[in-house]
Amino acid sequence: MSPRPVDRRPIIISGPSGVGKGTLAQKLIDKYPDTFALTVSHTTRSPRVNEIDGKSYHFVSATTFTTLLSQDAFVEHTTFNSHQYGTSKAAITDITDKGLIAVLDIEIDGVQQIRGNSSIDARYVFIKPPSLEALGARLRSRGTESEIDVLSRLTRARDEIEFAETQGVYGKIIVNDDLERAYGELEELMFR
Ligand SMILES: Nc1ncnc2c1ncn2[C@@H]1O[C@H](COP(=O)(O)OP(=O)(O)OP(=O)(O)O)[C@@H](O)[C@H]1O
Repeated sequence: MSPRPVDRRPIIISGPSGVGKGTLAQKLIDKYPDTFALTVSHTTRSPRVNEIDGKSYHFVSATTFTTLLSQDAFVEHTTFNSHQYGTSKAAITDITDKGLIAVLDIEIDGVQQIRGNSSIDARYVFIKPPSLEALGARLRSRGTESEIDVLSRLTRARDEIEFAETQGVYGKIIVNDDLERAYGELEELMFR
């Protein structure tokens, strides 16, 4: 049986694009599927190869996204590289209703929106790259972004790291240098 974390609040994992937050969150869920589950976000971007609708994301049209927004369905939403992304309230309650702990993998402006929404009490973890150079290499090796996208993500990453280190939002900052080491730090935090 999996250990049961005492702290049942949703976990918000954020950090620059390509830093490895998705990889870390997935490792936690793969190891403890009866304890944690990842919220499924909505997006207007097209699926990448191997992404499954309803599992990787809810892939929706811009019109559907706008309708959901007007219904106040999201706890956070953002536009990035011309595509919209959002986490619905239902995505969190779907998980907590099953007695699991919700894990949110989101960008920094989403974090700011959730912080402004006092109805959600969550734990905040920031995943930091060992350097911007390493982040660039990771993004390029993932092969899912154009060079222009990579450069725009790196510019944004610099601001995000500064925000994380100065605004006191995050209970924990984990440097994702070595994946296993960083994962160990995340796991220790979850079961502390
Ligand atoms: N510690 C690490 N060392 C080297 N490569 C890593 C490490 N952690 C993750 N990676 C690799 O970096 C790439 C980006 O990781 P991932 O997709 O998890 O990032 P992300 O932060 O979730 O990005 P996005 O927000 O754009 O989805 C992947 O190819 C992943 O395998």
